[in-house]
Amino acid sequence: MNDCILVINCGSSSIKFALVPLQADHPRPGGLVERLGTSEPVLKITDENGIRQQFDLAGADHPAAMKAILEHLGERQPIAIGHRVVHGGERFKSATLIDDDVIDGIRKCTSLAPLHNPANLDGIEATRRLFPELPQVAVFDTAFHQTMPEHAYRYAIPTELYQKHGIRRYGFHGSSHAYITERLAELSERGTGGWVIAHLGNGCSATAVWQGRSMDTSMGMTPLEGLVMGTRSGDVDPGLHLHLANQCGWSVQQIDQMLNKHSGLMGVSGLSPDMRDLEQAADKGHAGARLALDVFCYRLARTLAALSCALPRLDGIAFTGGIGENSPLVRARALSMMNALRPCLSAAANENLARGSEGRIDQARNDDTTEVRPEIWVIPTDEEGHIARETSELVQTHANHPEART
Ligand SMILES: Nc1ncnc2c1ncn2[C@@H]1O[C@H](COP(=O)(O)OP(=O)(O)O)[C@@H](O)[C@H]1O
Ligand SMILES: CC(=O)OP(=O)(O)O
Ligand SMILES: [Mg+2]
Repeated sequence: MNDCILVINCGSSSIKFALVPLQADHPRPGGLVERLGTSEPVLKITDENGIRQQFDLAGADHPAAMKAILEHLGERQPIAIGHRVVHGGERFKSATLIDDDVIDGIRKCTSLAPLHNPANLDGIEATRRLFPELPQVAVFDTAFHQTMPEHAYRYAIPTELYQKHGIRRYGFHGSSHAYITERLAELSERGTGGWVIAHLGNGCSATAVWQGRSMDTSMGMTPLEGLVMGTRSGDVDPGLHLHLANQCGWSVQQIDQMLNKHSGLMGVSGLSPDMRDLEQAADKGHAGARLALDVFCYRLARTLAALSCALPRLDGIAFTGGIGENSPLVRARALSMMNALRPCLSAAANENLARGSEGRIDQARNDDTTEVRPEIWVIPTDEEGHIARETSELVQTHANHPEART
């Protein structure tokens, strides 16, 4: 039997999971539980032979769902569990072996990520109860961005707020940005140079990476800052909050719900948070869908160009996440607005790249000029693989040096 790591990405209403083998060429069973918290959660699973199945988990809570996941994974038992934890605040700068004190630390970061950290903790508590004997590791979304210089992570607000309350920019999607950075170093002759990476999923963020280190990123203290997302607004004028509260009588909760749940692609289109729906509707002339696409692509282009300021040299741009990997339209529209950086997209390579596959989509040679243009890559992300590797390395280090916990 091959050793594997169980990777858990526990959200408030879903649990994504994968049983990642330590040998890269072995199959990776996994799946998700959806609609947790309703009366009809379902478990969707792909086993190691690629066979898909679906199970009703009527009435299941997080622990019951975790138990069902493991029962359906078959014979292979994990040697350790790696958890995605969204916010590690200033305390957690790298993957950390979980104990009571670490759980307490993650709980203290809840005020900085009220939507994400409590769900991550539910997942940790459930697997600790079910597998008290297995080592468990927290892999933080924020860890990769701990290398940002202070001028990038500080807000221009009174210093006291940073010192007393930890109010600063942290950045997220670290496992994805770290994986893409490693992959670019393997794929491109330009190596670890200067890259801007766009992770475009339901949550969207872009990061500037220099020699393998995050130099700046579009998300901030919470995963609400920056790009337009499925249901999140991204950047708005901070004065908006005051206006809604004072002039329109909105409560803090209403403002929070509006910015996190009813904005972004959903809010502008009035139709859907899902890019596939919007592309189809825009094609048929739906005005809201067209505008949502315009706003999304323009803000993406503006952010990618701005992030290049964090780099001594721009070697290239990489797209990942469900939208970045699968939407030639979004890639082409955003790149067409970035004239100052002179990206040179190959329309054919962009259109013809098979959905979900890895490839370079710029015109590799620019015959008319000696100018070096940025490379453009599409790379499917592998957050689970990254979390499994971090988990396995830490567990190994801890076995050899029991005092090592990070
Ligand atoms: N073929 C496609 N064309 C355009 N958008 C797509 C396509 N496939 C998936 N997407 C979009 O990817 C987004 C989901 O990204 P994903 O990375 O799976 O999300 P999550 O952040 O939940 O992991 C959705 O907006 C979805 O519409
Ligand atoms: C941090 C974040 O936005 O995560 P997700 O994309 O999973 O919502
Ligand atoms: Mg995803």
